[in-house]
Amino acid sequence: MGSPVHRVSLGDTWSRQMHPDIESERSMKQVGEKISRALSGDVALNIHRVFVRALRSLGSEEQIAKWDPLCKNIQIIATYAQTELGHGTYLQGLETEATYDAATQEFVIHSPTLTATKWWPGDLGRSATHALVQAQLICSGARRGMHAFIVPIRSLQDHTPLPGIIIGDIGPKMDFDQTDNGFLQLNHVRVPRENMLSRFAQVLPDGTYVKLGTAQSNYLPMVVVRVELLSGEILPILQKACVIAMRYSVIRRQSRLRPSDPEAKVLDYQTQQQKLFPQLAISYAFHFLAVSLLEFFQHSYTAILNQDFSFLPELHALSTGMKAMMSEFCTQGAEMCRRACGGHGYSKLSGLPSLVTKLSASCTYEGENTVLYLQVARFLVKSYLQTQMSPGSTPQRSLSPSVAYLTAPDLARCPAQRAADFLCPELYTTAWAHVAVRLIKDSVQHLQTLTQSGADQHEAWNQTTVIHLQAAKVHCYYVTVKGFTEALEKLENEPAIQQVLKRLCDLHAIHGILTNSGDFLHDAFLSGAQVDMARTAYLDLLRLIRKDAILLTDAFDFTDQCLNSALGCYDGNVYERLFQWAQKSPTNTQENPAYEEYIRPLLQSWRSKL
Ligand SMILES: CCCCCCCCCCCCC/C=C/C(=O)SCCNC(=O)CCNC(=O)[C@H](O)C(C)(C)COP(=O)(O)OP(=O)(O)OC[C@H]1O[C@@H](n2cnc3c(N)ncnc32)[C@H](O)[C@@H]1OP(=O)(O)O
Ligand SMILES: Cc1cc2nc3c(=O)[nH]c(=O)nc-3n(C[C@H](O)[C@H](O)[C@H](O)COP(=O)(O)OP(=O)(O)OC[C@H]3O[C@@H](n4cnc5c(N)ncnc54)[C@H](O)[C@@H]3O)c2cc1C
Repeated sequence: MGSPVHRVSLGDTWSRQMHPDIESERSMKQVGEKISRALSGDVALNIHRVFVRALRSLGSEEQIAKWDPLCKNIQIIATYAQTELGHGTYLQGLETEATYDAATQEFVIHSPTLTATKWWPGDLGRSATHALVQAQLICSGARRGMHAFIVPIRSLQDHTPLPGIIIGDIGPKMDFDQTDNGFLQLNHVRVPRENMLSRFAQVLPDGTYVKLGTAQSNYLPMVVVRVELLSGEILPILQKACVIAMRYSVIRRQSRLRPSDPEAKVLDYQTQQQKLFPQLAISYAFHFLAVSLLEFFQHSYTAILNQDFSFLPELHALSTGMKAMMSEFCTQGAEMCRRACGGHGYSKLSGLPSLVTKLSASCTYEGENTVLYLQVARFLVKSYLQTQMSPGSTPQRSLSPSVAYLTAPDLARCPAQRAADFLCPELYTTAWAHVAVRLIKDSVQHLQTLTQSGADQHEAWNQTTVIHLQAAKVHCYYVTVKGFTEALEKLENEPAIQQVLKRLCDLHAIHGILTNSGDFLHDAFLSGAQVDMARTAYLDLLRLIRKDAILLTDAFDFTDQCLNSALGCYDGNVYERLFQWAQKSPTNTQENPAYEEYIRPLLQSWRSKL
């Protein structure tokens, strides 16, 4: 952890005294430093742009050797152009065509319709010189599905659009103002045969198509980017929001707990704890999950690149589920942190509004969340049906570890007798598994009832997707709870940290139970009395976590510059910063243009009437 003096934002002119209200929260600072080290797993990868990840996933070794250094040395600026004006989710509906011309051994890349216009790719609007264009391959008279082609789009001499290229920016967005998301139309643009990324498919000089992978091999870049977005981009934003809101909440004093007391730190109110501590808990849950998913990903990815696709279904299910859940919960959590800071949380000087709007995009990019949750649901249905196969029949593949609970012993009733029983990881993990099994089974039964009554499978699927979505979300929550408990088991040599983090794990699991208590009460797995016990345990956890709240957020180890927040600075001098930073607002540093043109004439006209 850097020393406080290096943390104060540049240009602050007052004394660098630590605010006493936040200094008093750091008496056990060494615990925070130990937790920070426990968090320093190799999680945040050095995020390469989406293009480079796609190149490394889909390119042959020769193609990687050619294009990767050009990107690394910024000799080209490349974008990933998959989404079109008319399609982003439905990849089979992408209209851009890449037709092979054997006479010249080139692909002719073309946008046949307006809706085929590539729309959204980052850096496309003004910056990129090359695009990885995902297009429907047409060769030997057949359509072969989505394949990736590297297409030069701007001149490396003067950056003007190349022949056949119509290009520009898509206009203002909710956020990401710093990114020039753009559009691209291609008018019969020719690229050499060597520009089709060919790890999983090749077109020979005579136009013969050679498939080397599976039908979904060319979807691999989305798996890669989803996994890396989790820890590299999405989670840190919620962690920052937690740091800002928690630090502000021990500085902000408002109202009195007792008439005779001084004004209370707002973090001492139970409702403020209820707002912030579940966000902190899920930040840790997602951190440990991202670490374990990354380990699984690295193992699977190596196998996939070597044409072993056995891990791909589970990797796809985990990456889509975790991307959907993390982006959804992080967006909700950052908004909760913003609201917990009252009026100052609505100021851009807090740094919180931009965190919320940036996270909001993550619910859409790299796969719209509902679509991704339904991919998980598809995986769960297939896994459940696998467990129902007759004992004699041979399953196509063994049950994936992430759904092993489908065949684990299940309890009909929760054994909890008192509140403390809900602090048992085995008890709450089993509770989550129980609800997940019940919802998956229910979703399959609804699907089968419809197909058996004559509905075709696609209509039956659509008519049960709300139920499937619920099952997928519960499965994902179970995965986060299980991942957190497994991470805690590895901390047995650090009992002090293990105890602090276990409280967050307990809180995460119980918060979900209380938020979704209907799912646990539905089949009487939990009784009403047991839900009350869970709430008692939950409220006691809030009290216990309160004393570690600042240490647990300091542990994320963000500098003041990184937080960019007048509310979240390490030294807690919130009001001085708000006032000083406001002075720098352009409205305060320029002449008031409205006075001469509007205010003065208005005042004069009123004065003339008096
Ligand atoms: C303060 C700090 C701020 C920080 C700021 C952060 C900045 C961060 C940078 C942001 C960068 C953003 C960049 C964004 C890039 C993009 O968005 S790129 C475009 C992404 N687009 C998508 O993800 C598209 C989503 N849609 C889909 O993926 C498709 O709908 C689908 C899921 C692939 C469906 O495919 P489809 O074939 O139409 O249908 P199905 O029948 O459902 O699937 C067929 C089978 O394929 C399997 N499958 C699907 N996807 C994959 C996959 N990715 N990998 C492997 N397998 C896949 C699926 O399971 C089916 O298999 P079976 O069940 O065996 O049939
Ligand atoms: C900030 C940002 C950056 C981006 N960067 C890039 C980039 O660099 N490169 C790139 O190629 N793309 C990029 N995109 C595009 C992004 O990948 C797509 O917007 C995303 O995949 C969603 O697709 P869509 O826009 O077609 O949404 P749609 O699929 O049209 O979603 C609209 C609604 O339809 C629903 N829906 C769609 N299909 C189904 C279904 N089968 N079942 C149930 N409901 C369904 C969705 O749930 C959603 O509610 C970016 C987008 C954003 C916001």
